[in-house]
Amino acid sequence: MKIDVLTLFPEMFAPLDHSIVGRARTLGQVEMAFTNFRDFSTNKHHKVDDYPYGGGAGMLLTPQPIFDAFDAIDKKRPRVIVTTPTGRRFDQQMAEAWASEEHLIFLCGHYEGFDQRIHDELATDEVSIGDFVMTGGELAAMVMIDATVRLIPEVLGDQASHEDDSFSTGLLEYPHYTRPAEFRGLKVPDVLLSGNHAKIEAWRREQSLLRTYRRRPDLLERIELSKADKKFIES
Ligand SMILES: O[C@H]1NC=Nc2ccccc21
Repeated sequence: MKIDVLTLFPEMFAPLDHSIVGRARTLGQVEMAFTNFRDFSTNKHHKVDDYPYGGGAGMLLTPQPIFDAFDAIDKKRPRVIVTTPTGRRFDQQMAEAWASEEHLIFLCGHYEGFDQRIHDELATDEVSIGDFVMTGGELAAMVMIDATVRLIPEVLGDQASHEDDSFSTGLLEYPHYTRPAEFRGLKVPDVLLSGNHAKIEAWRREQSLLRTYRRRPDLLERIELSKADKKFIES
């Protein structure tokens, strides 16, 4: 997969040089390139923003630098994602869809956002990471890139590590424990030490249901619950 990022702050993406995304880039499982669209401004002061028509606070990113930077990218039928508070909410299903794409281009907004012609002509997707407003789209793009790249089949390797992900089952993930079996008097639930895989699986499903019921009941409305699930929740 190739990921292009158009941004005024390429240096903000340093975190993606590390850990799992960094290793995927080193191994060539994903290729990333960063374009500072200020470099494409034809304005003598390299301006990239201007006052909004119709008045109002703040500045808008002008179309010329972004369109020219976009034109300069060697495109392979890309999905073009504009990060914006006015977008659809990013979720695991989007990450899963994007993970099988050949080419992603992220357009990161700043100031008060983009001139609408950038949205209308260049974007295939307008996506937000939540109902809050940040100073710009770079952190949002990094969040989306991280969640997407980890789903590229060869990146994490152990396929099972996706199957129990929160949200991939539609529920929040169950609690996890590792050695020691007791730490400062805090014990690992006996069922996890029992070696009885059927009981362990049942316990994990119940814990996922319980955690989801308590923290994100909205998610329960979206999935098909078995009779056993419903019985447990109502108990
Ligand atoms: O992804 C969005 N979520 C919240 N705030 C934002 C601010 C600028 C760009 C993008 C976003």
